Amino acid sequence: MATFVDRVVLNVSAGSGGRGIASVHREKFKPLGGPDGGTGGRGGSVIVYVDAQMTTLLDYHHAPHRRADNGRQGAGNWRHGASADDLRLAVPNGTIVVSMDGEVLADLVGEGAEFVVAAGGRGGLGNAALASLKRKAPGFALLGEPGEEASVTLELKSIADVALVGYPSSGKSSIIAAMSAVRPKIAEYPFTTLVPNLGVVAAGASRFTMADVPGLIPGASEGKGLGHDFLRHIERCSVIAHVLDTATLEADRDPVKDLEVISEELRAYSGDAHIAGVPLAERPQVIVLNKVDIPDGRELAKIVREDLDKLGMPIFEVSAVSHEGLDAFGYALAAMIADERAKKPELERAPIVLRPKAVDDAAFTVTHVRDGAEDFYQIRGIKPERWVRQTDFTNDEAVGYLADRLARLGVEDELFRAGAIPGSQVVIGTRETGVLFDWEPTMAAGAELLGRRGTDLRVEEMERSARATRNEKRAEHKDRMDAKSAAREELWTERDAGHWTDPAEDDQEIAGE
Ligand SMILES: Nc1nc2c(ncn2[C@@H]2O[C@H](COP(=O)(O)OP(=O)(O)OP(=O)(O)O)[C@@H](O)[C@H]2O)c(=O)[nH]1
Ligand SMILES: [Mg+2]
Repeated sequence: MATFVDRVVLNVSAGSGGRGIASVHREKFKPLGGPDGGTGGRGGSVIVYVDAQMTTLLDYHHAPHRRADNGRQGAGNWRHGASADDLRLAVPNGTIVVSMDGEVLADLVGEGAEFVVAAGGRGGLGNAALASLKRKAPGFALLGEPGEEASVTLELKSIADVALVGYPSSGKSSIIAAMSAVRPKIAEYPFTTLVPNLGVVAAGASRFTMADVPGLIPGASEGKGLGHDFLRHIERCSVIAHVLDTATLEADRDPVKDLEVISEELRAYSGDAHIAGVPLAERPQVIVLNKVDIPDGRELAKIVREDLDKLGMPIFEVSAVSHEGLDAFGYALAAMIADERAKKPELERAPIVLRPKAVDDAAFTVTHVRDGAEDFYQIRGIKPERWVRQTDFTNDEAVGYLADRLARLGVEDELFRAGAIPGSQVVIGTRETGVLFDWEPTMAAGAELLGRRGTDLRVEEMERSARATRNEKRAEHKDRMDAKSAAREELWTERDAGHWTDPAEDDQEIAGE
């Protein structure tokens, strides 16, 4: 049996950023040019987006691993590395992106909806961008950040106005074929349809979409016969049409029983809490008695109508083969759908889904971890962890720059506050993947503060600055200016390289120094 493919696990890797370059400018008669190493390009992100032409996730079933290109490295003469193109993956309208923990990350409805599954890494700054008053000729550059990796489940919940539901072989695909331009597979064996077929039906001036859902059987709501996979497609439909087979040869079945069984499954299916809406069993429903071109079928249709009429649903006697009754069925559906659309116009608009942005990427935490023989200070935070990834640890200057950045963010202050002393073990990131090092405070003030541990450091700090001589103040001011120019430099370069996000937030970072 063919595999049902509207639920696939997709594994993606975004591209890494290109590394920055440390280079010294060379020109005739100017032996000592300044630093001119360019910044690396951004790695490509992996983005899924709605393409209305797509109807299945089959492509991703066949090739579930996708990778975006890396950014190129910078070069001398202030040349930036090229950024990689994003890898854009087309998915059908109605695709849901679910994390491996089952959290719905995005519900892609409507043309234009897209979601960044894995973000490309930023390019590393070249030494030209790292130069500042204090560091006139940096002999190092930053590494590009690795691209994100992610595994997500893509799940298709078809979006159609009408869902045709019913037992296998009741003629759902035949009806959609007779009423629209789609040509689904039709055969006399059950479970012919494995992926819903989506057709556009014209009834006079109105148009609506109809999905033929794979056949349902008793127990479908508990997952029998791939029931969950099938029921999932009905969740977004506004009208449910029960296709009943009036010519079935199975002894224990007849249209009334079939309807009871399928209705029970709809009631039992709780669906996805995310697609909140009217429970399936309470949506507008119609009954379609199919195969009345067969004399026995027409006769049975007449017999069961009496019972079915009591349910109060509109009933249509049709034949997908002779097309009898299909026009009336189409017009009635068009009218019902017009009513439904009028009730919920807001659902027609396509929301553009973007990756939720981190709340505060300058925030970090310092935790003293003591666990058996282990005793270390752990730093977690978006910025410190990113900076670590950008650092070339074989280059002392680069390591020094990292230390400066951490000090500027306030990481050192927090380490002091948490009780760290020179030589304490510090981990930035997780215990498994982070970097571990022996802490050497960069601040001269650190040693002073350290000698007085146990007293209120803020009071100490105030006293200290009151004591500071004019010279000290001047030196402090110069340091601050240096730091500002470095940060501003960084901001501009990131802007040039096209991977800055929110200027307000970056400005704050500078202002906060
Ligand atoms: N005589 C007659 N045969 C029909 C009619 N509609 C469908 N059939 C036949 O019934 C069989 C099943 O039709 P399908 O359209 O594949 O049924 P289905 O409900 O899509 O079945 P699954 O995809 O397996 O759930 C085929 O052999 C069709 O030719 C009809 O109106 N009259
Ligand atoms: Mg079918």
